[in-house]
Amino acid sequence: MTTTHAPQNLVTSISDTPVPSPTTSDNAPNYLRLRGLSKSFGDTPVFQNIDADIVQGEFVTLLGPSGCGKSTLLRAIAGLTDIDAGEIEVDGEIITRLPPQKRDIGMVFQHYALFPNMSVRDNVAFGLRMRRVAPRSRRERVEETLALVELGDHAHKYPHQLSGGQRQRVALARSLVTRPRILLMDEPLSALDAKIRQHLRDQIREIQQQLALTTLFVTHDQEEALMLSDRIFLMGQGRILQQSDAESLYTRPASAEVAEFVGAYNRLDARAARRLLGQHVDGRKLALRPEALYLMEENGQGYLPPNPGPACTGLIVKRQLLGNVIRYRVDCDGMTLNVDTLNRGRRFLRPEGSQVVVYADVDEARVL
Ligand SMILES: Nc1ncnc2c1ncn2[C@@H]1O[C@H](COP(=O)(O)OP(=O)(O)OP(=O)(O)O)[C@@H](O)[C@H]1O
Repeated sequence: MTTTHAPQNLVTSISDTPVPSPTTSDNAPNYLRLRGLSKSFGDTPVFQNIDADIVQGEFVTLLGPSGCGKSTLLRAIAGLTDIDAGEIEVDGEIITRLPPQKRDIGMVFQHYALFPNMSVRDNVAFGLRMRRVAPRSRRERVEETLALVELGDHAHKYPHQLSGGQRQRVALARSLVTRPRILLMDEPLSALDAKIRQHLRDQIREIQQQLALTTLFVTHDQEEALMLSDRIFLMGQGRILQQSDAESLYTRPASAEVAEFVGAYNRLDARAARRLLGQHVDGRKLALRPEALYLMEENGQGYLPPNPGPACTGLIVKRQLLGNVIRYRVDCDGMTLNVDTLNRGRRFLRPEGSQVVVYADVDEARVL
C-alpha cells in the first residue's frame, strides 16, 4: 500500500499469547522418551533434568549456543557418554544402561571418521559385517543404501578420492545401512562449504522422510534448524528452554533468552514502547523483530504495517546489506532501532543520513 496519509493509531493489545506447551505431531505415540536426564563433568553441570518426547518419524533439532550441552545429550542417547540420572526409552524399551552397540541407534558426526584404507562400499558394509549379516543380503543392502545417498557410482573409491560432501554421505550411508531405530546427527554439515551444505541438508531431510526415520540433529545454525525440523528444542544453560515447531519458536519465543538466540529483536523500554506502540506497558519488557518495523519517506511514500503504531521520525545512521534483506539502523531522537526491509533493488535503497518515518506493526510486539 502506498499512502500519503498519516496513519490512525489503531493500537490494540500487545501480543503476550502464551507459547503452546510442547506438543508432538498428530498425537502419535512417543517413540523416544527422555526422562530427567542429568549430566555433570566433575563439578560442572552440563544439563539437568531434561524431559522430552519424540514421536516416530519426527525430525527434531537440538539448537543452542556453543557449550550448552547439545553434543553431550546426543552422545548420552547413543550410549557414548554415561548420564548421572534419568531414563532413556526407545519404543517402550528402557535403554539407559545398554552399551552403544545394543541400542540400535545410528550416529553421524561432524567429522566423517571413515576408514581411510577401505573403499566406500566396504566402509558402508562394515556395520553389517560386524553384525554377521550374510554376504548376499549385505551386498544388497549396501547397494540400496549407496543408491539412497546417490553414491552408487563411487562405491569403488577410497575416502581420499571423495569431496567433503561425498564423505559425509558415506558416513550417512554407514549409519543408515544397519536400519537403526533412531538416527543421531551431530553437526553433520558444519565442516562443509555453503553450497554443498544446502544440498546435503535437503538430501538428509528427503531421506529421513522417505525412511520415516526418527532423527535428532544437532546444530548451532538457526537457519538450518528452522528449515529442517518438525520441531526444535532450543537448549541453553543445561536445559531445554523451548520445544516447538519452527514457526512458533520464531514468532512466539517463550523468553528473552530464546528470542535473543533465534533471529534479532529490538528490545523496547517503557518510553520506546509508548512512542512506537502508543501503549503504556507497566514496566514490562517488549520486543519487536526488525521486520515488524516499516520505513516511510517523509513525503508519505512507503508501506504501512497492517496495524501501525504512532509515527516516529528518525535518521538512518547505518545501512547493512544482509543479502536479500537490508538492515537499517535508525535513530529516532535517542531511540535506536534496527529495521529490516526487503532488498528490492538499488532504486529503493535509502542512504545513510536520510530522514525516514518508522512505524511498528503493533500486532507483532511481544512481551518477554
Ligand atoms: N569429556 C568431557 N570432559 C569434561 N567436560 C566436557 C567433556 N565434554 C564436554 N564437556 C563440557 O561440557 C559442556 C557441553 O559440551 P557440549 O560439547 O555438549 O556442548 P555443545 O552444545 O555441543 O557445544 P558445540 O556447539 O560447541 O559443539 C562444555 O562446557 C564442554 O566443555
